Amino acid sequence: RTRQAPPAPAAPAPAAARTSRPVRVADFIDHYRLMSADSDFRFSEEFEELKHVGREQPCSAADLPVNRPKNRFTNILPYDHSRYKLQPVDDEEGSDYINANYVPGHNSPREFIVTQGPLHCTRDDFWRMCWESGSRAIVMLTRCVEKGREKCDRYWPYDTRPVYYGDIAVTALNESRYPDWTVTELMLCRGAEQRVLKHFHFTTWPDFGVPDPPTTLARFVRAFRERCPADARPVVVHCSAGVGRSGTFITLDTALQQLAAHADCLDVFGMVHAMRRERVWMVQTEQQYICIHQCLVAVLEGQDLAAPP
Ligand SMILES: CCc1ccc(NS(=O)(=O)O)cc1
Repeated sequence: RTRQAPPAPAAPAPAAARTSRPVRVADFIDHYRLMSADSDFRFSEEFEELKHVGREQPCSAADLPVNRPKNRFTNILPYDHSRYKLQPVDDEEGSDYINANYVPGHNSPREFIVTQGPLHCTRDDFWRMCWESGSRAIVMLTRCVEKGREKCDRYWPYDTRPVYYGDIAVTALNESRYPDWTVTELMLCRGAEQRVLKHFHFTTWPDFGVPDPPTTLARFVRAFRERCPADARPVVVHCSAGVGRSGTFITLDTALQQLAAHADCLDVFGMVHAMRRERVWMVQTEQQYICIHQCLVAVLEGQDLAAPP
């Protein structure tokens, strides 16, 4: 019988865009050195691959005329499929809308609700979101005013007198100030129900930039997790637009929990890719992307990153 020639190898599939780039923990420090060589050349290439992720998805609710004034930035809009929906008020059009999306973390696909810095006209909606979601923590990563520009409304009380935001009374119970952040315990009251919610405010992170030194972010994440262990309730995270600094914080929080769980690999690219499917521009700048890696290298090198007492 004549032998048949082996089948020709299948043509290689077109290079589908990658969704993950895992790195072995044992190789991570060397990986960082390679990526940062030649003025971060490989970091630039990798970060560029994330540019269009998620951008084809609709934002129709955000575009409704009734909702447009609720957006701090016209180009930072929540995707419909992952947006947080407030409980609608009667037949009021747009009453379920807030510029916020569910974003995955280490512990669940909806671990975080990421939102813009509240506007004066949306701060009552912000508190309604915190209440209705059952959140027990807010992470704020911007100052209210930076370089003379408003980045976020002052949406919580200045002192211990209760302030009403819609039908929710917010009272500051106590405050702990540190060089780079402030932690405030807030009491929320709605009708006969009371809840305590912790407010973690990082106060030294410049917009579009990174903390100085970058490892300050790892200390903050550690301090946050010491006082807010993961549970089933979502954490509200915001900065000014709710994309750059918020995405950077969540990525590092997720990666540090993976390290603590003795993961063999870290996939920073895959984490940012997954987040950008849920909310636009999560981790906005290349320096923020590199900052995440720098914090992970510092942890792997065993640097003392203990949070202040
Ligand atoms: C152009 C809109 C915009 C403003 C600010 C930011 N930075 S932030 O998401 O870290 O607050 C990101 C985007």
